[in-house]
Order: sequence, then C-alpha cells, then structure tokens
Amino acid sequence: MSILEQLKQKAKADKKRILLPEATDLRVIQAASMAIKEDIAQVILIGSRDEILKNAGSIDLSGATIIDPRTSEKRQHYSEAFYELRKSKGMTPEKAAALMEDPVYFGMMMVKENDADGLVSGAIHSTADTLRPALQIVKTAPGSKLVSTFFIMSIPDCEYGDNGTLLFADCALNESPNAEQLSEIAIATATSMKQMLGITPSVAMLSYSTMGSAHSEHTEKVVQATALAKQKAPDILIDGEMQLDAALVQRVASLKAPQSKVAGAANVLIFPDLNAGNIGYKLVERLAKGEAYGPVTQGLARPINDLSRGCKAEDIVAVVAITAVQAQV
Ligand SMILES: CC(C)(COP(=O)(O)OP(=O)(O)OC[C@H]1O[C@@H](n2cnc3c(N)ncnc32)[C@H](O)[C@@H]1OP(=O)(O)O)[C@@H](O)C(=O)NCCC(=O)NCCS
Ligand SMILES: CC(=O)OP(=O)(O)O
Repeated sequence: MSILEQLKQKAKADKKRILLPEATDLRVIQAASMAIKEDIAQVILIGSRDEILKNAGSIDLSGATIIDPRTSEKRQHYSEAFYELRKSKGMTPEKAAALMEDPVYFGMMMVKENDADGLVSGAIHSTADTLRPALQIVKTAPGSKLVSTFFIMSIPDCEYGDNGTLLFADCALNESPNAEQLSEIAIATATSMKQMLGITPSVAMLSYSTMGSAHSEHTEKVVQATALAKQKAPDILIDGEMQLDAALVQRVASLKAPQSKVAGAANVLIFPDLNAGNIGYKLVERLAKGEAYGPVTQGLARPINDLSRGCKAEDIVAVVAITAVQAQV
C-alpha cells in the first residue's frame, strides 16, 4: 500500500472535522468532493454558500458542511476572542471584526475554539498568508519553540530513502534558520517521520560540504546544528554536514563519509535554508515527477497545513488526509 493510501486509511478510522477556507476555488471544491467520497474527513467549507455552489456546478458537495463567516452565529464570539488574544499586539475590536470576514482567520478561530480539528489552506493564499494567522492564533504546541514544515516526497521508481519516500525540511517557513533552529527542525522532522509514517528516520544535515571538505560560515552553521541535534536527541540517527549525493548514494557515501551510518541511507533531508529547501522540493517534484505532499507544519498546537498555489485537487485531498491523521494524536 502506498504511503498516501496508508494515511487515508488512518484518516478513515477516526474521521476528523477539516476546514477548507478557500472554498470558492475549483480545485478545493473538487478536493472536498473527493475527500467526502473517499470518506477520509468531515469536510467543512468556509465561504459564501451561493458562490461555492455556483462554482461547484455539477460537482457533488452534498456531504459537506458550508459555513459563511458573514452570517455565522459564532462570528461575534470569534471576533471578541481574537481581539483578546491579539490586543497586546495592537489588535483593535474593529480590525478583529473585519478580519473575521476573512475565511482563513475565521477558520483559525474555529480550530482555536475546538469547533474544528484542522485546517488546510494555501491553494490561493501564499504560505505567509496561511501560516502567519496560524502562528498568531493557534500558536505553538506546549514544549515546542519553533514551528517548521516538511514535505512528504514520494518519488516513483526511486531506490533512495524508504523505497522513494523521504521527508524534506524546511521547505516553506523558516527563511534563514540559525544552528539552534536548524537542529530543532531536524529533530522535529525525524519525530514526524516516526510518528506519522512509522519509518525509522535517518537524518542528513545537508550542505555543499561533506565532513569538512569545505569551510565557510554556511558550512559551519550546519556542522554546529548537527552537533546540537546529536546532543539533544542522541537516540535519533543524525549526521552531517554532507552533500546530497553523500546522503543518498551508497557508492558516494563510502568515498566521502565512510564512517557515517546516515550517509548513503538518508530518508530525512534537512536543508540549510529556505532557498535550498523550497528549490530542492520543487526540483524533485517537477523533474523527477515526485509527489510532494505539504508543506505539513510541525510544532503548532493544532494541525494547520499549507499547500503550494501550484497544487492539484489530488494534492489537497492528500493534505486533508495528513491533517486528519495529525488531529488524531
Ligand atoms: C510565516 C512568516 C510570515 C512569519 O513571519 P513573522 O514576520 O515572524 O510574522 P509575525 O511577526 O507576524 O509573527 C507572528 C507570530 O508568530 C511567531 N512566529 C513566527 N515564526 C515562528 C516560528 N517559525 N515558530 C514559532 N513561532 C513563530 C512570532 O513570534 C509571532 O508571535 P506573536 O505575534 O504572538 O508574538 C514568515 O516566517 C515567512 O514569510 N516565511 C516564509 C514563507 C514563504 O514565503 N515561504 C515560501 C513559499 S512556501
Ligand atoms: C510551498 C510553496 O512553495 O508554496 P507556493 O508555491 O504557493 O509559494
């Protein structure tokens, strides 16, 4: 069974209430219909009922709940709760009331108030416009300092990773993580690999240098992050700094990093910054025809997940399943 099929089966076993706030977009409407048909979530669409149904045309949305923020009886309550939450950051009652007309902000408050279990957005909104309200409203999980994101990459006919399945991080949120933050991203992604996919993580801290073959402030950051991650999580297999070929290809690993248990067998790739991570996942998605599910967030108090604006309806369904599985924890 494919990784995606496994996640869908898990989602089905305990169905969660998942919000789709970009409900007028045709891909989101198609995804909602598919998710309902596959029975992986209770789908809640946020937006104008008339507009959603007009855009849906003949697509069956009969199993979805539709909530219009402008007419919702919860609007006043959410608006007041949002104002309370953000007043120390300059929020005013007027601005809070206006933002509650925005389906993404309204949806975040639904999740915050436990009126839904998770939210998926980003088919229309940029990552910043999806994740900023999540960070402001839902906030970090207890014990988590840093929210970060990963992609589940599923690459056809691929001998690397776990039969072509790898996690890539951070490809969407943290622009220029320092060594401490990079170590947190590595540990969180390894934990996600184990918890969500049941695969033992083998984490490569990527660089343009392998085990000291080059030196600069950029490589030193990765060296330091690797040492910190090993110190904080001695039970997780983490190594670096290493180049991508050393991380994946056994023949190259035996030349460049013969002592490393991770080199040649990595299934979690930690990129040194967002330029590398975002370009890296899109290269694999487009040139190797890999499926890229995400960006999936880790470290938030409740599951809020993003999409790429280039996503297809099937990608949205996959992220709905992932969000539902996260909501089960
Ligand atoms: C998401 C993003 C907008 C957040 O930026 P920001 O400038 O920190 O935003 P804000 O200052 O409004 O932060 C909002 C809150 O989230 C917190 N926060 C921001 N990033 C965080 C992180 N990674 N982990 C935990 N908390 C975080 C801030 O401390 C702040 O908290 P507070 O307002 O309650 O005190 C920014 O990180 C970003 O643009 N990232 C790149 C997104 C992108 O373009 N990706 C490429 C395509 S996928
Ligand atoms: C994750 C990502 O790159 O999102 P977008 O393509 O929407 O910028």
